[in-house]
Amino acid sequence: MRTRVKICGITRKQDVLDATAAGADALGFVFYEPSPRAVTAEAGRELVSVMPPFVSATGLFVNPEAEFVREVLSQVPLDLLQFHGDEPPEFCNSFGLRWIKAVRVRQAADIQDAFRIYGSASGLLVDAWDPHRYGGTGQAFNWSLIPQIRPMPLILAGGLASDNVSSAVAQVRPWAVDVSGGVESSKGIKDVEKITDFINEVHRVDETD
Ligand SMILES: O=C(O)c1ccccc1NCC(=O)[C@H](O)[C@H](O)COP(=O)(O)O
Repeated sequence: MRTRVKICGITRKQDVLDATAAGADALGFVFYEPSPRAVTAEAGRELVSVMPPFVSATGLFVNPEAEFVREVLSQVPLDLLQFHGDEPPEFCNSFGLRWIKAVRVRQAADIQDAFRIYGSASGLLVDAWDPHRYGGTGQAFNWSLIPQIRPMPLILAGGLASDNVSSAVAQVRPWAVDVSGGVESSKGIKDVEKITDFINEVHRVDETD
């Protein structure tokens, strides 16, 4: 199976073009003001407007007001929502779009609980736990906490980069990997070489199957 790649925290049109040319399957746009990678709805619309077809535009939110999500959706043609906070499943379901839930992992039970609670999600994104940040930490977690049996597609995130993504894919066999800091030169500024190396590494492991 081919492992999908999502490049997250895109803030520049050039990075949209570079990431999609390198083979990214999805791009993530952070609609969360405190993030150093935050974009406004206006900027998000501009960025999505240069995306080619068949690449998924994903909008990230952290404990948003429903009105804020609706406002973003009225301006930005997103394909998928990604919730990083404590949003209940009813809230995530209320926008008429497919969505994935991010969970910050401290112990195996965090993942099992999320599978149970968020059964209507299209996928579960597992990320590193950090007491102060909801995502984009650049930290990896203990991948052996991830169960082999999964009731929905699992997306692996947290501290991935071209030098560890092949071991991550070989060990975890996720549906997709998600990266932000590992393909940047500074926060919110992606590096085309790092993106290309990252995606090539993922495909290299896929081909050794
Ligand atoms: O990127 C952020 O600043 C961010 C802030 C708040 C919630 C989520 C955020 N990013 C989410 C992502 O999907 C990241 O790609 C994921 O957490 C992995 O980040 P990294 O460890 O830097 O690869």
